Amino acid sequence: MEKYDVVILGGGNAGMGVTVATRAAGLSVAMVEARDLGGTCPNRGCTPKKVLVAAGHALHEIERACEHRITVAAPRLDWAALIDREQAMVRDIPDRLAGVMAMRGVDVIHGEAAFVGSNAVRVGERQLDAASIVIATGSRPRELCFPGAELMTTSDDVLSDRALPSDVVFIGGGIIAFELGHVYARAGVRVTILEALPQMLGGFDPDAVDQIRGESERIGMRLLTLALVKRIDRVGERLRVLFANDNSEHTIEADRVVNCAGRIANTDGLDLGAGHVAHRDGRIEIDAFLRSRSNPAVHVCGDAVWNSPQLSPIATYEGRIVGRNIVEGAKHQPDYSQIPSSVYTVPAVASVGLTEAKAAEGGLRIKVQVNDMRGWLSARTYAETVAWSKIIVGVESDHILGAHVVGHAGEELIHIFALAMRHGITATDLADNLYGFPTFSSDIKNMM
Ligand SMILES: Cc1cc2nc3c(=O)[nH]c(=O)nc-3n(C[C@H](O)[C@H](O)[C@H](O)COP(=O)(O)OP(=O)(O)OC[C@H]3O[C@@H](n4cnc5c(N)ncnc54)[C@H](O)[C@@H]3O)c2cc1C
Ligand SMILES: NC(=O)c1ccc[n+]([C@@H]2O[C@H](COP(=O)([O-])OP(=O)(O)OC[C@H]3O[C@@H](n4cnc5c(N)ncnc54)[C@H](O)[C@@H]3O)[C@@H](O)[C@H]2O)c1
Repeated sequence: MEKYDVVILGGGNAGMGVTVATRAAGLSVAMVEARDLGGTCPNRGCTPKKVLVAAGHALHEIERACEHRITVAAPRLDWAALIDREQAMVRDIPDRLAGVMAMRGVDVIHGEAAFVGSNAVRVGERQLDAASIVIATGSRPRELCFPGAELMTTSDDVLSDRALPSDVVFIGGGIIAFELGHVYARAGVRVTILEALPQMLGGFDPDAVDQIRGESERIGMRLLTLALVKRIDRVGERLRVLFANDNSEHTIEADRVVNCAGRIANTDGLDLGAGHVAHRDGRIEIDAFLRSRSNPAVHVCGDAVWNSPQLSPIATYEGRIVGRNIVEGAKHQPDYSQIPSSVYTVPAVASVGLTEAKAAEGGLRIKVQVNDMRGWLSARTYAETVAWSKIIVGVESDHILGAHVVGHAGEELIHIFALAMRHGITATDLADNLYGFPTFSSDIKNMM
């Protein structure tokens, strides 16, 4: 039996976040990682995905070159070489992070951990006892249960498959389907997204979603809502998806069908019962301080938290909060109200704060300004296909309550709005600010 102050299960953003305060306080810390240090974001998520998105940007710019009076030949994309570039970019990340953990004095143990008691886990033959155990085991794709569901692939496969398919169906119209769908569509793949609900990209402002829907259709993507997949069959080398939509049944054939129907907390193999960690179907019951309600020695952070946004900066943020709570006692609670996030389509859909519907629900008097900026000089200069914003301001407070931008470098601009929200900078002050000109940022004063 080995004794530690803290044992962290999972070496992704959340787990790494925990090590900051705990090691600064001199606690002994072990991190158990079943796969690659760094977890999803750098190895199978944000970072490799963005390499493909960057290629999508380049193809988009080439498509728009004629607007700048440039004639270019039809581009030829070497997909296998692009995947090689992407994989090479992330290959050494686990080793680099192993170096960071060693410098920080964290013992990294490779293997799969499961509870064997309230304060104990087993990894292979080893038993680790600790005053605090942190579940930072991330998420995995939600299993779907129609016949043939086992024929689906996942985002992991898209990011590593060197063969470019000709037709792909994404099941679920959320962030991953849109991001990967845009890359594929620009690479010449016929893309269909089948979404079960009436709105794609749930949680984003519906008007912003309409903007990216239009752009997605412009580049040839087929988007269906209220589409209920009934089964998938293998037909030779291809797959046939049977789904109901518009009161009738339809089929579509594709080389790949990708499960993009959301991700769930990865807690199945942890034997939570042995750790006295109460849960419902793997959703761990936690208090406001990210601690297990049934076993206060156990903390949860990152995608393993079933009801907070599954984003890489949130995983780090929650991990850091857990680390501080372990050191200082249960004092710190997460605040999710001002988190900037983007869907990295081309162009991106960027958002912070409340949607218009949520702001209106609160009963506050709000001022909503929607701008189609395509006619603005800045958007015309760059021949933007979409340049749109919706900014929501409280009438009495003059505070920004929500900002939603599609195009116009929204994935960067959104941080200016987030900063204003976080530090109480009013819309008037934001408009009065001096901005370099001509820039997209200088348009902020006209957006509100
Ligand atoms: C395709 C894709 C693209 C994404 N793009 C973005 C993006 O652009 N921006 C963004 O903010 N977020 C993005 N995300 C989400 C982001 O990657 C996650 O929110 C984040 O990585 C979660 O971090 P985590 O530490 O909670 O989990 P993870 O990074 O998944 O880490 C959990 C770790 O726990 C390990 N583990 C699991 N079970 C055990 C066990 N029993 N014992 C030991 N170790 C175990 C796993 O091997 C894994 O390494 C993306 C996700 C995906 C899938
Ligand atoms: N840019 C980013 O920040 C980024 C990028 C990728 C992933 N992520 C994170 O990863 C998480 C998972 O992404 P995701 O795209 O898988 O999930 P998601 O939650 O964004 O979308 C899942 C979609 O699938 C639909 N769905 C569920 N079951 C279905 C079914 N049987 N048939 C058809 N549709 C179905 C849901 O209604 C939903 O619209 C997200 O919550 C996100 O936070 C973030």
